[in-house]
Amino acid sequence: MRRQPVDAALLVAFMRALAQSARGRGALSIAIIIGGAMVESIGLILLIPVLQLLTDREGLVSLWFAEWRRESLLLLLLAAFLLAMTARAFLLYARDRLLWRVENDFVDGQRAQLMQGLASARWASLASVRHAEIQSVLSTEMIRLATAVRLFVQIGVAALLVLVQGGLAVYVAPVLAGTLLATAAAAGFAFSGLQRAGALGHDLARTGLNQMQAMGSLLSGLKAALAQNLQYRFLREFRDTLSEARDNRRRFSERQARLRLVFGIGSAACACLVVAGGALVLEMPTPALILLVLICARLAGPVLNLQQAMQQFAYYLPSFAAVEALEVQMEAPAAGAVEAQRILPGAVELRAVRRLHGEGAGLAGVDLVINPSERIAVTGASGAGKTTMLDVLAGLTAPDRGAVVVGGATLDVAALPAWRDSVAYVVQEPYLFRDSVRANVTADAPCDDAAIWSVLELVGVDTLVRRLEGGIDTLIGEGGAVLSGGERQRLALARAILRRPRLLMLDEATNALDLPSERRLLQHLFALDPSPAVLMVTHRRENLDLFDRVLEMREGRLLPLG
Ligand SMILES: Nc1ncnc2c1ncn2[C@@H]1O[C@H](COP(=O)(O)OP(=O)(O)OP(=O)(O)O)[C@@H](O)[C@H]1O
Repeated sequence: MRRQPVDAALLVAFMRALAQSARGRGALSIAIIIGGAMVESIGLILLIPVLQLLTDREGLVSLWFAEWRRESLLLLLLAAFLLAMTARAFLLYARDRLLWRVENDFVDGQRAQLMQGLASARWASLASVRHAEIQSVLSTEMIRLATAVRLFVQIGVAALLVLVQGGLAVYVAPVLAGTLLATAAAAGFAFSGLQRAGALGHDLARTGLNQMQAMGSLLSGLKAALAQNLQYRFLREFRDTLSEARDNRRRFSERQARLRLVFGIGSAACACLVVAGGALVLEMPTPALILLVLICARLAGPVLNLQQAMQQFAYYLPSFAAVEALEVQMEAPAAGAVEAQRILPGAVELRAVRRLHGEGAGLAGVDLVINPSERIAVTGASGAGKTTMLDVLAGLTAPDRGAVVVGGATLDVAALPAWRDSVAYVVQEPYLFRDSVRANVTADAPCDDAAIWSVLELVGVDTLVRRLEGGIDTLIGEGGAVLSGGERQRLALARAILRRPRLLMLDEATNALDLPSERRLLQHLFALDPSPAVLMVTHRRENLDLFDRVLEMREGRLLPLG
C-alpha cells in the first residue's frame, strides 16, 4: 500500500518506535523542557516589579516590601532573576545532553535492527532487494532519519515553550494575547503546507535511491567503460539523478524561504497590533504592555522554529518509511520461535525438489543423493539451474515442492543453523574481509599457525604468503584487492576447507585457476582425511575424470552426463 505524503500511520509508527527507544529518557526530557520554560516564565514575571520600580510605579512587590529601600529591592529582584535564569541554563544543559542520547540511541538502534534483519533474512528476500536500496537506507536515509528525530524533538521543545509562554502572555493580557495566539495558530495551520513538504520528502528518498544506484553502476562499471570510452553514459545517468535531487531540494528550500517571508511580515504586524491594541484600545499600564511585548518577542523565535521544524520534519519523515519498508522486505524469521535441532550423519538428498523463479526458470524436479565423501561434478548450460540447486542445498532458498533430507531427516528451519555449521559454500567471486590472511582463512575461529600454513599449502598459496612482508598477518585490502582473482579463490577455498565441512559446495569456485592448478588443487582436496563430500558446479570438462560421478543440469532437471 502506497503511503500518503504525511501519513498519520507513519507518524504514529515513528513516535512509537522513538518512545520505545527513549523509554524513561523521553518523559524526563519533557519534564526538563517544561521545567525550563516555567523557570524562564518566572524570570520574565520578575521583570514586572523591576519595571515598576524603574518607572516609579506602585506594585504588589513594593507594597509587600514597603520598608525596603528601592535600590535594595531592585537588587533583590535582579538576584532572583539571575537565579531563575541560571536554573534555566542548567536545565537546558541537562536537556541537550539527554536529547542527544535519545536521538543517537534511536538512530543507532534502527541501524542495528536493520543490520540484524539483513544478517538473519531469508536469502530469497535479500536477493530481491537492490543493493543500492540497502546502501541508501543505511547511509543517506539514516542520516535523514537522525535529522527527523532532532526536528521532532525541536518541535516538541518549541511547542512546549510556545504553550508555556503563550499561557503567560494570556495571563498578562487575556483578551489581546488570546486573540493574537488564536489568529497565529489559524494562520499557521492554513499555510502549513505539510502535505506538500511530505510529498517532496518522498520524492527525495526516491531520487536518493536512484543516485546510489547510479553511483554503484559508475564504480562497478568504470574499468570496462574507461577501456571502451563509454564512461560518458554512466556520467550522464549520474548527472541526471544529481539534477533531480537538486531540483527537489531547491523547491523545498524555496517553500521554507516563502514561509519565513510571510512570518517576518506577519510577526511585525502582530507587534503593531499588540502595541496599538494594548495602548490605545485596552489602555494597559506601561509595565504590563512592555512585558507583553517582551513575551511576544521571545515567542517569535519558538513560533518560527515550530513552523520551520514542522515543514522539515514532514520532509524528512519519509526516511522512516524507507527504513520500515526495507525491514518488512527482510521478512526475518521470528527469533527463538523454533528450537534448534541437531543434524544426523548420513547422506544428503534432494527429493523431487522444485524451485521455480518464475517463467519456468530454476529447478523443475531434482533428485540427488550425495553420500559421505562422495565427489560429484555438475555441469550444464548457463541458466540451467545449477546455482539454484546449491542455494537450496545450503538452505538459502526453500524448495517450492520436495525436500532436502540430511541423514534421513527433512531439513527445516530448526535444523538450518546446525546444517550451515556443517557445510561450506564457495562461489566464483568469493567475499574476503578487509583483514589479514589469517583472519580471512580462519574467519576468526581459533586455529594454530601450523594448521593455517597446512591449508595454505593445500590450496597452493603458501609460497605467495611466505613472500609477503607480514606473512599470514599481512592485510589483503578491500575484498582482497591486492590479490589476483585466482589467489582470492584459493583463499576462499582454504577458509572452506578449514571449517572441516561434511559437504563442500563449489560454484565455479576454481574457474580463475589454470587447468593444471585446478587439477592439483582438486587432487589435494580429494586426498584430505577425513574427506568431505564435494559437489562442484563447473563449465570445464577437462578435470571431470577426478570425480566419482558427473551429472548435467538440463532445464532444471539433473541427468547423467550424456
Ligand atoms: N532470484 C532470482 N529471481 C528470478 N530469477 C532467477 C533468480 N535466480 C536465478 N534466476 C533464474 O533462474 C535460472 C537459473 O539460474 P541459476 O543461477 O540457477 O543458473 P546456473 O545454471 O547456475 O547458471 P550459470 O551457469 O550461468 O551460473 C536463470 O534463468 C536465472 O535467470
